[in-house]
Amino acid sequence: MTPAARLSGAIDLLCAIQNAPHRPADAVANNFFRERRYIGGGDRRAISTLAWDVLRAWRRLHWHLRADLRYRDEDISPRLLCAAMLHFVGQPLSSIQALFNGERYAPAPLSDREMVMLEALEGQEISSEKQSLPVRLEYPDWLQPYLEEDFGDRLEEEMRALMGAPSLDLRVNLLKATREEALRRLKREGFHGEPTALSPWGIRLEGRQPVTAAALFREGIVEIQDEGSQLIAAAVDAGPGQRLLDYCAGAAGKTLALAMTMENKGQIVACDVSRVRLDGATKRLRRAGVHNVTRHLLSEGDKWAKRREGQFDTVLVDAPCSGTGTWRRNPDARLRLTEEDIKELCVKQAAILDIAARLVRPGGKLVYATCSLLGVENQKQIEAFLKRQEKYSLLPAEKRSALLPEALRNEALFSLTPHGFGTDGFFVATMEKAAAV
Ligand SMILES: C[S@@+](CC[C@H](N)C(=O)[O-])C[C@H]1O[C@@H](n2cnc3c(N)ncnc32)[C@H](O)[C@@H]1O
Repeated sequence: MTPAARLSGAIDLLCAIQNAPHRPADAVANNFFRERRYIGGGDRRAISTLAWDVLRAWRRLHWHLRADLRYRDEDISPRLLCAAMLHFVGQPLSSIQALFNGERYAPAPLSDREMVMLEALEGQEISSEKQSLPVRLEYPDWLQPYLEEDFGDRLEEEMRALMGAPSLDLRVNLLKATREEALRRLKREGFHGEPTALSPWGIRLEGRQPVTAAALFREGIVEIQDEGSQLIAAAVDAGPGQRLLDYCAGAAGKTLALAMTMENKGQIVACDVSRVRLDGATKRLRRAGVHNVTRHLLSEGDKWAKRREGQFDTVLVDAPCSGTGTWRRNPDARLRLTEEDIKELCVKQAAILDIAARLVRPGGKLVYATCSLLGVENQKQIEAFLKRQEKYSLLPAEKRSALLPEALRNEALFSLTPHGFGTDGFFVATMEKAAAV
């Protein structure tokens, strides 16, 4: 594809994202490329990169383009956003104009009005001291008091780290190979990666390499999983022969890692309320050679949980949450999240925790995890849980997982952030239920 055709692709993709305001952008993008199979891997990456750069800079781009108050939000089209983004990454206006040339597969020429808006950006940087903090750091205004309370002086550095591009991490499936073997295979297949600093099974790839096309991915030797997510499985510390419940299993990201630490021995039940997500697990489990997992679709009025009270050695609640910790990956989620969502999620998380608490056997373990940065979904949720559920307490130091690095073993609760650990943002709390007397 020519550079102009790639630009046209990015504009079309952003239009598709804008036309589906309630769908995650990555789901829209998957669909977009599935319908355009003629777009090759390199072109796909170039198109996504520009579209994601725009999503990551959404508030700042709008701030600049709205500076002239004659223009309304409706005037700020994906075309204009892409042109402005190209300007801010250093392309001169003349070469941007040359891309909008109206030829076959290229975007239509920039209108006079669009040119006026772009000319107004000359000499400006994308971030400006004149922007409010939420605009400059790309988060919704209403989130300010939550972030101030959670981060205090660290707010700016934490939120700035959340604006960057995420790393691409792999988890080696020890059921099939050691990390050293996987690293050697990766190298042979032309990929470059290094062992992760915190996860004992992780490999961090350099840049964005098309790893799903690699033979060792198709053979189930590696799985794409952020290092932070791997550390949740490390905190669960499930051993062979256990009876484990992954209560919000989704498409089995954590389940796969748990089956690995259990060496495929014992039993894992993977539950979720979403049939689509649970169905998505089937292929991944097969590819990874995991055969100790049964799945259960939870439904309204289901007696399943009632019948299994006190039966599991360990229950993991990887709770539905705001996903604020994954905003590097899903920058569009910043635009959709509302304060109402947070309140509803907190109620849901507490209800799920109370159900899960009954499923743990006396003396067993309950692990609560989110990919949220917000205290109300994390520490505060656990404080309230421990007040409601007297049989539960935080896991004492001597019982904490040896799979975790020293730095994360000091507390029964820990938070990971892109700024602090170079991972996505996660929270984990490990608790135990009092043994029966
Ligand atoms: C953070 S995601 C889980 C991700 C998954 N564990 C993984 O590692 O790939 C949260 C999951 O909770 C599920 N969920 C939402 N409400 C639930 C409920 N009431 N009970 C159980 N699962 C629920 C969602 O469908 C979603 O798959």
